[in-house]
Parts: sequence; structure tokens; C-alpha cells
Amino acid sequence: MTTPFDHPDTLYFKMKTACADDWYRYCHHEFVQGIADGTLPLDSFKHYLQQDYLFLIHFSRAYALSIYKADNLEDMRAASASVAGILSEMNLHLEYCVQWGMTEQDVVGQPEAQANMAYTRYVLERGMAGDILDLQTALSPCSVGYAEIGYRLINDPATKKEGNPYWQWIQTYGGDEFVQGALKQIEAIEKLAVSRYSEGRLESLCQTFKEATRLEVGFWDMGLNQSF
Ligand SMILES: Cc1ncc(CO)c(N)n1
Repeated sequence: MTTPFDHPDTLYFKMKTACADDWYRYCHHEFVQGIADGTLPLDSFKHYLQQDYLFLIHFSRAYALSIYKADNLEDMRAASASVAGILSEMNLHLEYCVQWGMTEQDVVGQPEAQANMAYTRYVLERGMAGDILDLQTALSPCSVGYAEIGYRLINDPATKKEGNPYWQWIQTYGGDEFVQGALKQIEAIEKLAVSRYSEGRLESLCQTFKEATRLEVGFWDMGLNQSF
């Protein structure tokens, strides 16, 4: 399947293909398959979604750091729109939680799973220790990966649509708004690369991208196993 995310001459594509095996494990994880065919145990999804709510709180902090680290006002505005996008993505989670009789207070009162803490703090650390390109690289497996997954599931005829309890999730991440946000993220990296990329940085950037991708795999595992 050709996707809007795969332009071979982008830095994003270079970093993704440098960790192709990990990327495949992320995008084709058993958890994702269970969402696609509706067979994922509901308790795994509930655990995942509550953890993801906590994830998005820290993830929006990391995106907020990209406002601080931006090179110019235009990039600050774009980063600010991304923060707003994440804070509205959280509404999906709350809608599901309300159906399960949970309030926002119940969700934010949950302990944070280790896989969750590892991922969000890793991204924040890359952003604090590095520059804006390191930070945007650490953020990208999250924002682009979910769009790639959602886009594939929406367009795959094998995906169960009717009666799939996870269809709303698929629609959120495969929907136009999220996909456009992901394309903006790829563009943002391209734009930063003009002034900040040199070949000497490639290895370290690929490492950051790969670690974030592996942490995404760990996040699905955490959901599936309902672990803390
Ligand atoms: C763990 C994780 N990765 C990516 C996204 C997409 O924003 C999300 N909601 N959660």
C-alpha cells in the first residue's frame, strides 16, 4: 500500500527505514491486530486507554518544550497548535472512559505504568538534553506512527468496521485531522533539517527514533499484559 507518509527523500523516512524491524513490530503489534479485528480483550484496551491518558499529559508537556526550543515565531505557532491537538485528542479517551463509568479524576488518579513513564520521560530527556531536531525526532514515532497505523486500518478491507468496539479509535487515528497532523510533523523535521542536519548527526538521530519506536512496542505490550 502506498501511503502519504513514505517519501524516500525525507529524513523521517531515512530514520524509519533504519529501524525497519522495530517499526514493523510497532505498527503490526498483536495489540494493533486485536484493534483491527475487534478481538482485543476489553480489559487490555481499558488499561491501555487509561495509561494513554496519562501518557498524553506528559506528551503534551514534551510538545510544549518544542514551543520553547523553536527557532522562530512561525514554528512556535505550529508547535502550539500541536499541543492544542494533543489536548483535544484526550477527549476521545474521556468519551470511552465515560462509557465505562469513569470520570477524569478516576483516570488521572491511576498509577503510571513503568512502560509509560519510560517512554514519556525518555522523550522529555531527549528534548531537554538535545536541540529542537532531537526533540522533534523523539516525538515523531508517536505522532506519525499512530497515523500510519490508523490510515492502514481504515483502508484495509480486512478491518472490522461494524460492531468493532475499537472503530472509534481507528477513526480518530486514521482520520484526516490526525493524518494531516502527522504530515505536518514530517514536514517540521524536513524544515529543521535544512538548518540543523548534517550527516554526522544521522546515527544519533536514528538512535533516538529507534528508541522511541521500541518504547511504543513496550507501550502496546503494557496494554496487552495489563501491567504496571
Ligand atoms: C503511546 C502513544 N503513542 C502515540 C499516540 C498518538 O498520539 C498515543 N496517543 N499514545
